[in-house]
Amino acid sequence: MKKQRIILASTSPRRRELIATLGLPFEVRPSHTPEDTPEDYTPQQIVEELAYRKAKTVYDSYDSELAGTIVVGSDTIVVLDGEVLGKPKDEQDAYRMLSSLQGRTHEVYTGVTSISGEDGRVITQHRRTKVKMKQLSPDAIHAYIRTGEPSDKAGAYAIQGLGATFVDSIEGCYFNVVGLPLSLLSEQLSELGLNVLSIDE
Ligand SMILES: Cc1cn([C@H]2C[C@H](O)[C@@H](COP(=O)(O)OP(=O)(O)OP(=O)(O)O)O2)c(=O)[nH]c1=O
Repeated sequence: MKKQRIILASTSPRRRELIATLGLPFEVRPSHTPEDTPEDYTPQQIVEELAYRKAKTVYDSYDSELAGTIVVGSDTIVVLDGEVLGKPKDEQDAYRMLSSLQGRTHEVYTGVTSISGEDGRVITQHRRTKVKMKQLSPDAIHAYIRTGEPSDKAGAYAIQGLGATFVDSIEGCYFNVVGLPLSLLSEQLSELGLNVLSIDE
């Protein structure tokens, strides 16, 4: 069987760590794409469109042979009462996001696109995870922002970091919250001919 590998179209260190856990050969190519979408897009349309855009940009610009590779892109947003929360613009924005999320349940959407280098076949899907956050005092929110953790995270928190202490419970895939739902990704890879548990060395 032909050797297969993944090209992860991402600048995110979390996604790199997560994909590494699959134990497959992979390389990372940053995908710098515009993240604007039409006003009337639903959360699932947003994350699916952006995941596709990231993967397609890297796929189109790849300068070597793509046969035997699968290009993967993904995008994560937090949604509270229909409002989409991306990454905070600054500390004030992070404070606004965290004070609206505390004591409530929100949804995290991640879109994932896999493109086969073999035949250009594209699979785009998303997962949704519900996250219930504890009540937080303004002091706790300020202290958390001072750690710097919120700055590059959708919704201004990281469930895999200190933000874990704010999370009461989740319903759905944990890895979806961190930015790459591994079970969904493994299904896509398998659909495109790359079986995570039976890779040829
Ligand atoms: C809610 C949450 C988000 N995040 C992160 C995952 C994503 O990296 C980030 C959302 O931004 P994205 O735009 O999805 O990704 P990115 O810009 O970091 O990386 P890429 O190059 O792949 O586009 O928020 C966490 O790390 N932990 C969390 O608990």
